[in-house]
Order: sequence, then structure tokens, then C-alpha cells
Amino acid sequence: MNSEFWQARWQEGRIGFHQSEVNPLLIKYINHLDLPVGSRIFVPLCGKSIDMVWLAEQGHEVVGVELVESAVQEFFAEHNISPTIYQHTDNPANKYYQGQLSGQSSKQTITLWVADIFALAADDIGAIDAVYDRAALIALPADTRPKYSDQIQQLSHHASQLLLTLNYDQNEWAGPPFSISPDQILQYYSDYYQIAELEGEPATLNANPEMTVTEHVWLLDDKRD
Ligand SMILES: C[S@@+](CC[C@H](N)C(=O)[O-])C[C@H]1O[C@@H](n2cnc3c(N)ncnc32)[C@H](O)[C@@H]1O
Repeated sequence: MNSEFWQARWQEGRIGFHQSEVNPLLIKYINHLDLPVGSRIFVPLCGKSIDMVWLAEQGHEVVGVELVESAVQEFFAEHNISPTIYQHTDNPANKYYQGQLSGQSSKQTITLWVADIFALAADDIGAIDAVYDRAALIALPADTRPKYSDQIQQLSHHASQLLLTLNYDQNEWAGPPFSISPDQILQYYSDYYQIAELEGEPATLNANPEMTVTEHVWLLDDKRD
């Protein structure tokens, strides 16, 4: 799952992970993050998720990171936002697009980095109040996930997370999305976070509708609080 893999997926329009409706689990469980209006939410591996628009409409600032520039461009075009593009001062390979929803009375900023998440530092993305991970951890192969969970906690300074995962028999489907067991969640996150399972319900994997899948929603809170 290197950069070429994702570039090709976007170029060929193979983006079955993209949802045309706001994720109902985000709407159902966002209150568990206990966020005041005006919070800054980090959306790793964001694609062009419409969930970011919903978060902005709730009064939050959104910071995403996405490897594929065309995904970021599509996001802003599809929501009629003319973004400003800024180059990273130290690393010209990274840039971010920034814009605001039109038609909103209060103008929440959506900032989307075009970058490999592992190439960003906490100072780049700024203070973060919460992380929303949908189809990010599960997009990454097993050998990358410990590095990813470390990077998320470093970029967000252990901010609380709403994390959506899928659990199924990995022998039946190669992924992505990859299966993540509850034990793996503990392995990746229990050093830094208190972990609560908010939901574990049967779900369908579009790519293999016959398969038995459980969708989990996890709330991760900083252990030091
Ligand atoms: C499965 S998609 C999920 C997108 C989004 N979270 C959603 O719910 O629609 C994973 C996304 O992560 C991006 N991606 C993969 N590896 C990345 C990395 N190392 N850094 C930043 N983005 C990455 C891919 O281009 C792809 O758009």
C-alpha cells in the first residue's frame, strides 16, 4: 500500500471507501468526544470525506492529511470552496489547501495537507482537540500500523480519538480495508489511551458482501487525564 497504490486508486476512480452520506456513527458518537464548538479535529488519511464538511458545519475547525492531491482538489471543488494553497516552509514536497464552507454564518476553516502523514510534524498541523479516524488505520497494512498509531499520538499530543474499525476473517479477504481485532487495538493504543468500545455491530463490506464483518467504534482517551 505505497503511494503509487493510492495514486492509482484515485486516478482510476476506485474509491469504494468514499461515502456519499455523512457516516452515521460519527453523528451518533461525536458527543463522546465532549468537544466545545470551535474545536480543531484532525482527520488522518482523509480522502475527500464528506464527514469533514459535517464536522465544520458543527462549528469545528478541520485539519486533514491526504497523500493524493487530486482527492484534496476534488474535495474543495465538490463543495464549491476556492481554497488557498500554501507551501510547507521547510519541505516543498508538502503543501496544504485551506478554505471555508460557503454559506455558513460562522466560517470554519478546513485545512487539508497534501502529504504523507509520516512526513508531518506536530508543529505543522498545530493544536488538535480530537482525532476522527474512519478508514485510516484499517487502510494500512499490519507492519505500518504501530508506526501510524505512534504518529497519531505524536501529531495530536494524545488527543481523544473516535476510531472506526472492521473485524473479519483476514483469510477471507486480503484488504484493504484490513481487519483489526480488539487485541490489536490494545496493542496499538493501550500504552497511551484508555480504550472504550462504544459499539460492535454486524456490518457489510462492499467489496465482499457475503462476508461476516463487525464494525467497531472505539473511544480513546488520554491515559494521563
Ligand atoms: C481508505 S481511504 C479513506 C479515506 C477517508 N478517511 C474516508 O473515510 O473516505 C484511505 C486514504 O488514505 C490515503 N493515504 C494512504 N496512505 C497515506 C499516507 N501515508 N499519508 C496520507 N494519506 C494516505 C489514501 O490516498 C486514501 O485516500
